[in-house]
Parts: sequence; structure tokens; C-alpha cells
Amino acid sequence: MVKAVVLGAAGGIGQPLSLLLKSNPAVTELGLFDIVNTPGVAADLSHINTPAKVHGYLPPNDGLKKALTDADIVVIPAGVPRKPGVTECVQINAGIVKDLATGIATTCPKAFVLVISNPVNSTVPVVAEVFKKLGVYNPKRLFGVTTLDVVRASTFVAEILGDISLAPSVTVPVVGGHSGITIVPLLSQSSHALPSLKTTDYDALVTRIQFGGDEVVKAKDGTGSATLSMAHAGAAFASFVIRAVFGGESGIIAPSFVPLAADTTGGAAALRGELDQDLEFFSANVELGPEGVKRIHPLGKITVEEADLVQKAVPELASNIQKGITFVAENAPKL
Ligand SMILES: NC(=O)c1ccc[n+]([C@@H]2O[C@H](COP(=O)([O-])OP(=O)(O)OC[C@H]3O[C@@H](n4cnc5c(N)ncnc54)[C@H](O)[C@@H]3O)[C@@H](O)[C@H]2O)c1
Ligand SMILES: O=C(O)C[C@H](O)C(=O)O
Repeated sequence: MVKAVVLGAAGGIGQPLSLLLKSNPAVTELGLFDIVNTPGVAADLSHINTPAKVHGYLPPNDGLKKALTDADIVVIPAGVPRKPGVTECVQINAGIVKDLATGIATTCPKAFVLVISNPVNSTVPVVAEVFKKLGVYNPKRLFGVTTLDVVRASTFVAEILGDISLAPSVTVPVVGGHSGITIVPLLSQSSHALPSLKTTDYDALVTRIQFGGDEVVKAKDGTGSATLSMAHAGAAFASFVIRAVFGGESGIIAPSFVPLAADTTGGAAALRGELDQDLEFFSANVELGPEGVKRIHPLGKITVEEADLVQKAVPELASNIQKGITFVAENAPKL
């Protein structure tokens, strides 16, 4: 029995993500919360002949609390997407995420929380700070969803290999964070070796993975950012967590932006030793287990070019993380 909850379920990501979770046979209950339209989305999805019972909730009458009651896994795509030329919407989205995290802390503090709302490098620290303030922080259960970067890297590498049918089987660890230069693809660790690329082609591939979001924002021409590929990526990561935590499956490893305190096996300590500056959060290859994060893998063997990318990402990540921490320090969660 797994109850999944989507916060922001009526949005561009929320609707297709809810559809994919409704299609996941391991999900037996699906709670949909948004400030608009969830009754309609829930009614629509409830006609699909899969096991999950679906309920939609709006803010009146304790809707958030009702949606979150008995939640096992909560996915958060609530927030404002980027428009062309706008780099981030920290204040608005941090406020939304802070309030939703407060609801989680008071209603289902043991749930596994997957944050999609941008900027992930700051919103995940927001959730952590709220949980710390409310005394329910378990770093093993908090994840920033960076899977879209991994999905993009697989696709773009398959394109370079000249065979798009390889895309589902190509895996490229993408580490660091989820915005611009904090996105670091470790192409040397690709499951499928790349042909030797000219420096300009290598740089172009890295840039395309780092700024894949811009490609979609530009193409959508003012109407939003990635929603369908994000729903695919979010549902895939949710499925990894469900399989590892509730299905008892071992050996699932996927990049995610996690608190480094989640790992006590020495993996995070080894990763910290590879970075120039200490960070509280980093997207690394995470091995999932029954408690959530089982082990955070260090970067391992990387090239000089990749080490340079990591070095450039770290100060930007530190500043993004601090923004989230400062936001909660200045805007305490209200119960
Ligand atoms: N992590 C990633 O890789 C990734 C990828 C794409 C987009 N995103 C981010 O996901 C977020 C959502 O994007 P979208 O395209 O779905 O936007 P959208 O505007 O289509 O949908 C957002 C939804 O959030 C809802 N919402 C707003 N405030 C809320 C609140 N307090 N409680 C509950 N719901 C609330 C809105 O009503 C809306 O339905 C944005 O922050 C975007 O930048 C992240
Ligand atoms: O780039 C964005 O604003 C959306 C998202 O983070 C993406 O990677 O597509």
C-alpha cells in the first residue's frame, strides 16, 4: 500500500505527473493538492482502470492536511515556472515550498519528499530548514529531483551516437545541482562510450545538458518551461524511491540533490573530500534503500575537464543553498 501525494497537481508538470503516478501499479492511493482545479483532475484520473484511488483537494476545509494524511511519498511541483530571460523565481517558490513543507512536517513527517519546484538548489534547503525548525528532519528522506538532467544527457548522448533507440539504456551520471553551471554531466562515466569529440563538440554537449531547460523555455515562447519531460523524469525518480523503499529492491542508484548528512557510510565524507568547499547538499549518485538514502557515492574517477566543471559549480551551489537557508531564517514557518 503506497499513498503518493502531488502538491501542485493541477499544473503543467502536476497533471502529467499525476497521470504517470496513477499508472504506477505500486501506487494504491493518490492525493492531489493544488490551489485550483484538483477536483477536475482527480475526477478525470479516477476513471483510469489502475489500482490507485484518487482524491483531489483545494485549500479550503483543511485540504492540504487531508491530502497529506497518511502520505508515504510527496512530490512537489508547485510553483511558478521560468519565463524567457528570467533566471529564477526564488522568493515566490521558496514561499510556496516553505508553506507546503510546513504542512508535510505537521501531517506526514515521515513521508519521503521529492522536490521539483525550482530553483531546486534553494528549495531543497528550504524544506530541510523547515523540517529542522519543526523538529522532524530526516535527511535520508529528502530529495531534489534532478532526473531531468539525467534524462536529457541520455537522449543527447544517444543522438551523438547516432542511434536514438539507445536513449533508454544510456546512463550518464549528472552531478552538482539543478541549474546552469551547477549541472555537471560526467560524460566519461557514460554507460556507452562516446566517440572522441573535438573540444568544441564536447563543450557544446555539456552546455546543452546544462542549459537544456533554456531550450524548452525558449521554444515555449513565454508559456512555461519543461513539463512533459519533467513529468516523465519525476515519475521515474518517484518509481525508484517506491521500488527501493516499499518494494525492497536493492541496487537502485540514481543522481539526486540530497543532504550530504543523509549518508553515514563514509560515501558522503569521500565526496566532501573531492570538493573544494564544504557543501550541505549536492546532487550525487545516490543508492536508495528502505530508509531512503542508503549511500551517497563519491564522484570517482573523472577527467580534468569534469574536475574543472565541478570546481566552477561548487561556489554557485554554495550561494544557492545559502539563499534557501536565509529565506527560512527570515521567514519562519507558521503553524
Ligand atoms: N526540477 C526540475 O527539473 C524542474 C523541471 C521543470 C520545471 N520545474 C519547476 O517546477 C515548477 C512547476 O512548473 P510547472 O510548469 O508545472 O508550473 P505551472 O504554473 O504549470 O504549475 C504550477 C502549479 O502549482 C500550483 N501552485 C501554486 N502555488 C501553490 C500552492 N501554494 N500550493 C499548491 N499548488 C500551488 C499552481 O496553481 C499550478 O497549478 C516550477 O518551479 C518549475 O520551475 C522543475
Ligand atoms: O529550466 C527551467 O526553468 C525548468 C527546469 O529546471 C528544466 O531544467 O527544464
